[in-house]
Amino acid sequence: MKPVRRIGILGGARIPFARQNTQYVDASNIDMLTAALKGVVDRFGLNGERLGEVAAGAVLKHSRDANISREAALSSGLSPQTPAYDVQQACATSLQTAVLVGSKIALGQIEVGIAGGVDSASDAPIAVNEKLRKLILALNRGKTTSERVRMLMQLRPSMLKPSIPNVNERRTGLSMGEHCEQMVKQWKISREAQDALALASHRNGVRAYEQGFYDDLLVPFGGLKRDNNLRADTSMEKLVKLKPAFDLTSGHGTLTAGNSTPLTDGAAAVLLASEAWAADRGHSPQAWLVDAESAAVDFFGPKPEGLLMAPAYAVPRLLARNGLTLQDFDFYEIHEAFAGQVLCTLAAWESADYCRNALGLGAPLGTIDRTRMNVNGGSVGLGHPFGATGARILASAAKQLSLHRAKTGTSGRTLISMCAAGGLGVTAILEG
Ligand SMILES: CC(=O)CC(=O)SCCNC(=O)CCNC(=O)[C@H](O)C(C)(C)COP(=O)(O)OP(=O)(O)OC[C@H]1O[C@@H](n2cnc3c(N)ncnc32)[C@H](O)[C@@H]1OP(=O)(O)O
Repeated sequence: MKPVRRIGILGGARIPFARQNTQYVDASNIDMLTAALKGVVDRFGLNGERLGEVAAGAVLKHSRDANISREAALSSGLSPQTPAYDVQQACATSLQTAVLVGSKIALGQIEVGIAGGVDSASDAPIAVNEKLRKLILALNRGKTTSERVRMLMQLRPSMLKPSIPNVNERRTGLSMGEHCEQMVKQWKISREAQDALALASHRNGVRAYEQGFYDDLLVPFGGLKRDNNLRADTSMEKLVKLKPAFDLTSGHGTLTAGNSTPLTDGAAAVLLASEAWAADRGHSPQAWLVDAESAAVDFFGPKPEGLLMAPAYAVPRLLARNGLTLQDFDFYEIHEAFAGQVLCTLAAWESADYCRNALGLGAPLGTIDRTRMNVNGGSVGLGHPFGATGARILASAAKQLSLHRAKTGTSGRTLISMCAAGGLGVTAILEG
């Protein structure tokens, strides 16, 4: 057996994130992913290089886009001999691609690779409806003109209605927001607490920009130099005035456009490498990807768990394996699908009953220092192009650890937690 090797995160690049139907309305997933990959290639001088692999993915993909990672890699300046493949695990996609690339590095199968992700809510794939699809396929098989004409006579105006994609869960028919409304009601999370978390998401993002944190992480694209969802002028006064976005009828809806992620376009990528490869090229890893854990919950059975609660299950397993407590972290990167979902997860870790009965723990995991959470902004403020958010978080977390080390002279540790559609969650620990 070869020894397991450390996985270095050398750094990342992303394009600024843009709200749906704004600056990137004409950009495809491949265009945006190419820009993010090129950002990494330029920053680390990888032009013409053959890497071990590129793994990326998108949640919303056109059927013509079979392998967007390969197409983007071919246009990125990397050697055409670099293998590339797509992965899709909803919002956790590009954290999972980093775990996959990192695992191959740890096992000695590759020395270096890029993990990334992308999504376009503006260029969402629209398909023809099922009846028309079947008719077109039958037409293609028709042998004679008269046979095809006979088939065409079956065409009805109703068959022209397109099939528009949404982020609804297949098994429940509910949207992510509707599921999260159920969760915040179960956990009694107040509207005020959600708005306060949303405000912190914007404020932390704005401060990070002011301090130049994003200067070397962003590659301008489509005329944009910073995330266009970030609001310096938002406030509790403005947030409390917004109307419920998902529970429109009960009078108790608390999720709004202000405390939910906006539909977003964007792409992000990170470079991962073995210690030896990094040293050979004169790069010092900003952080190490120490471990990762996935979980899934049953959100539709007789006793359904909250759709976005899987990270609550993954984190205690990750902590136990690494001999850590929830408090042993300098920073927490908790993906904000909705402010309310972050607060449900934190409440779950604080609850003795839940930790005992649902997570099978002897004691609650306890509280975290909220001032260490999403210190450079979260998904509510920066935006959330589904497939790209994991790589956005990884690149920011690794850079934050390198700044922490430079400032304090000691290494630090970050917990990453991402919920995903389908009742999934992926979590990871970085050190550096
Ligand atoms: C998918 C996975 O695997 C896991 C996950 O991450 S789950 C999460 C997936 N993401 C989602 O489901 C996306 C959820 N978001 C949405 O569907 C939509 O953004 C939404 C329905 C919540 C809102 O859509 P919308 O109404 O079109 O938003 P938008 O028009 O931008 O905003 C509404 C108003 O709020 C205002 N607003 C928004 N944020 C604000 C803020 N922070 N401060 C002040 N005002 C704000 C806007 O200015 C706008 O005001 P006007 O009407 O006066 O122009």
